[in-house]
Amino acid sequence: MPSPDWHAPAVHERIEALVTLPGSKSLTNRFLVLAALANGTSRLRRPLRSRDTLLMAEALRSLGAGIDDGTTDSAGADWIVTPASLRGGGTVDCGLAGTVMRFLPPVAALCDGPVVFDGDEQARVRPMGPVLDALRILGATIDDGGRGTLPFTVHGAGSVPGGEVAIDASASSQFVSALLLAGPRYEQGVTVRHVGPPVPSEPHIEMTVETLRDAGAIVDDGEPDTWRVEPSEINALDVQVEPDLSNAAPFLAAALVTGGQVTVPGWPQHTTQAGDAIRDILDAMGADVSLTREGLTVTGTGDVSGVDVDLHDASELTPVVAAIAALADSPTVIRGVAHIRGHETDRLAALSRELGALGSDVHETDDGLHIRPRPLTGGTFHTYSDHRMVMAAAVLGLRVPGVVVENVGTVAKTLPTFVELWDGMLGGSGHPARTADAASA
Ligand SMILES: O=C(O)C1=C[C@@H](OP(=O)(O)O)[C@@H](O)[C@H](O)C1
Ligand SMILES: C=C(OP(=O)(O)O)C(=O)O
Repeated sequence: MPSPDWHAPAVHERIEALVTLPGSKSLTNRFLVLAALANGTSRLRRPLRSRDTLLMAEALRSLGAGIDDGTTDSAGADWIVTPASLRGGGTVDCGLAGTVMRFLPPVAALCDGPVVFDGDEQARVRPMGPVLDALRILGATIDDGGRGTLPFTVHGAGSVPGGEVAIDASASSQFVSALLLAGPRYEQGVTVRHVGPPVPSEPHIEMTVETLRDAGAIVDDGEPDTWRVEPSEINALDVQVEPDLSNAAPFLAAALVTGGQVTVPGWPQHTTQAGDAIRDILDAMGADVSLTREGLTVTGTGDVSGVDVDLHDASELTPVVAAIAALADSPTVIRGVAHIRGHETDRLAALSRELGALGSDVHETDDGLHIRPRPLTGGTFHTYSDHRMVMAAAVLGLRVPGVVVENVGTVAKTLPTFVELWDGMLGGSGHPARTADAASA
C-alpha cells in the first residue's frame, strides 16, 4: 500500500545540526541471527527497529526464538533474544530485505520441518540461486520450482552435514555472509569458496567474520575468496549496535550541498560498516570531514565537486552519491556497482530515470553512472519501493525547490524516522546548532 507523497524541503541557508541516528541494519540483523543460534540469552542494545529488522525478528520468532523488549533507556528498549530448538512449520515474510531472504534459509535448514519463504513482489526478482544451490550441496533440501528466487520452501531436517562449497557471489556478498552465519551449527562447519567476478560489498563479509569471531566462532579468512567456519557453539551476545553509517549519508550530504555543518555523534573509530566510506567520498567532493570522540562532523565549503569513484565496496551509498553529483560543479563517474541492478530495484536504471527527469544529464553504463550536472527543476521523484531513493531525493530537494517524493513511507525499510530526523535537522537552519535525535523523533 503506497504511502503519501512528501514535498522535500528546500533550504536557502546553511544547515547546522547534530543528528543522532538509530542502529545499523546490517549489524542488528547479524546479531539477531547469531543470538537465535546461540547457547544462551542475548541482549542487543540500541537495535535498529525498521521494516527489515522487525521482519528478521518476526521470522526468528516463527522459527522458535524468543525476542522480547527489555529495559528501556533514552534510545528505546533493548532486545532480549532467547534461543530455542528451531522449529519448522512456519512462513517467513522477507519483505524486500536481502538480509532476511539470504541469511535465514541456512538457519531454516536446521529446523525440524519445512519453512516457506516469500516476500514482496519486487523481492521475487532478487537473486537467491547461489545460496539455495550451496545449501543443497551442504545437505539441505529446498524446493524452489527451479526458479532460484522467492518463493521457496526449505525442508529442515534438524541438522545439516555442512562441508565445502564453491559459489559465485558476484551478485551479492550476502550469499557468503548467509552461509557463514549458520556455519558453526553445521556438523562439519562450512567452507565457502567464491569463484567468479569480484565479490561486491566486502566490508559486509568482514562484518560477518568479525561478529562471528566476537561470538566465539573460529573463522579462517586468510586465503583470498575463501572463508572457513569451524563447527562450534555460538556464545550468547551482549552488544551495542553502532549507528547506521549508510543511513547517515544523506544527512552528511546535506552539510556539503548547503555549505553547512552536520555532526553525527557516536561514529565508531573502528567499524566494518561499508558506510564509513562516506567520509572519504564527501572529502573528495569538497567537504571538510573530521572524526573526533564526539562524532563525525562534515562541513560544506561552498564547493561541491564531481568525483570518479568506485563504489564496489560501498554500493549502498550510490543513490546519495548520485544525488550529490547531480548538484556538483563538475561531472562524476560512479563505477563498480553493476550488482545494484539486483538491489531493492535496478538502482542504476532508477537513478538514471529520476535524475534525468529533473534535468540531469545521466548516462547509465554497465557498472555505474556518468552524471553531468545541469540546472535542475522540481517534479515527482519516483522511489520504486527503495528507501535509498527517498534519501537521494531529499538531498536533491534541499537545492531544487519542488521535488515531490513519491511513496516516502518506503524509507521505513531501514529508517522509519527519516522525515522527522530530516525536518529536525532543517528546523533550526540559520540558528544555533539544531538537534535531531533518533530517540525523540
Ligand atoms: O550484508 C549486509 O548487511 C549487506 C550487504 C550488501 O549487499 P550486497 O553485497 O548485495 O551489495 C549491502 O549492499 C546491503 O545493504 C547490506
Ligand atoms: C541493498 C540494500 O538492502 P538489502 O539488505 O535489502 O540488500 C540497502 O539497504 O541498500
